[in-house]
Amino acid sequence: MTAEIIDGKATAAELRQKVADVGAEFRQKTGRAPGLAVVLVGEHPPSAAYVRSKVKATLEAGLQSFEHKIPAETTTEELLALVDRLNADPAVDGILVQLPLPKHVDEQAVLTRVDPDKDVDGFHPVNVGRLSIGLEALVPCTPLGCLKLLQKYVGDLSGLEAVVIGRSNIVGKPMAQLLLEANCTVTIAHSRTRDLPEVVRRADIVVAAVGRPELVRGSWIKAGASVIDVGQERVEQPDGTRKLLGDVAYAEAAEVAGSITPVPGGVGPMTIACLLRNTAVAAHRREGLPDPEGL
Ligand SMILES: NC(=O)C1=CN([C@@H]2O[C@H](COP(=O)(O)OP(=O)(O)OC[C@H]3O[C@@H](n4cnc5c(N)ncnc54)[C@H](OP(=O)(O)O)[C@@H]3O)[C@@H](O)[C@H]2O)C=CC1
Ligand SMILES: Nc1nc(=O)c2c([nH]1)NC[C@@H]1CN(c3ccc(C(=O)N[C@@H](CCC(=O)O)C(=O)O)cc3)C=[N+]21
Repeated sequence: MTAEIIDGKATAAELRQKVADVGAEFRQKTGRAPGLAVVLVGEHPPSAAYVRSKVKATLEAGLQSFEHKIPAETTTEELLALVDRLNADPAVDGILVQLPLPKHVDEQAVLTRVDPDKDVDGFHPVNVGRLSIGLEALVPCTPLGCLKLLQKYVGDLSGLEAVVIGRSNIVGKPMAQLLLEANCTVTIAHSRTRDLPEVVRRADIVVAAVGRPELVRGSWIKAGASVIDVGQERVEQPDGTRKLLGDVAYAEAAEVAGSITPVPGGVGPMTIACLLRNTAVAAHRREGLPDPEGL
């Protein structure tokens, strides 16, 4: 079997267009566009690149972008004061503090300071709790993007066996919550899991969010399974160039899977589109408008 390629780039472009339409309507109703503030602390080059693509996508969708680049030496207190100002700014609907933060900064204190109604990353304990008990929440962008791809390419997920590899707060755990909410039978695997290949072999849906290039081999994949590859690692090739690799050995897995996301062009673009989606949703809720349809 040769897997169907799950086109994250095209799906993300459709979602960004919908956000642009919804944003334009919002602007007619309220006199302003939904606003997203992105905070980048220090010069970490991959983070700077992600922030550039987020700002570009925000502006292309007709949303307002507020960019705060602050020095690596910034203290936790200074960062909390910036978050307080953004919380109080009526033009800001969404706040994203780019991770990782420098080691001297208390990351949990910063994420917990963001107003949960502006928490478009879905990292605040209130949103984490709301997601876990099935209340309306702002849901982390990467797992939400993965769910949207699965719903588009697989359809109804009820009763399917899902294996999530990785248990981080930003990807693995919320992914498992969303799959459970979609009525999958969910297994969360991690670095202490015994016999990971055998666990993965029973999955109809595999979500790999590990950060170990090509850890998941083709021989682990059940025939016809859907494979979502969250991994993004730059790995030096024998010829000295650097290649972006996922957590799945793509060529092998594509021979057995029913559908699979490429890297790049799979989950990554959906993360950014869902960030814009969450900003538009947060803006509507803050203005007391009903949630926009079709997002
Ligand atoms: N496409 C996108 O939009 C995004 C991509 N990413 C990418 O996704 C990947 C994961 O990111 P993130 O969740 O932040 O990573 P973390 O490092 O926070 O978590 C990695 C998880 O993988 C588990 N793990 C590590 N090694 C193994 C192994 N050999 N077998 C099984 N499980 C293992 C760890 O287990 P344990 O808990 O036991 O240590 C941990 O739970 C990275 O490549 C990152 O760049 C991240 C965010 C967004
Ligand atoms: N507060 C916070 N929220 C995040 O959502 C967040 C974060 N911090 N820190 C870092 C991770 C990582 N992340 C990605 C976003 C887009 C791509 C993406 O667009 N990737 C492209 C490739 C990009 C390239 O070529 O380098 C693709 O897969 O096609 C990847 C990774 C969001 N993260």
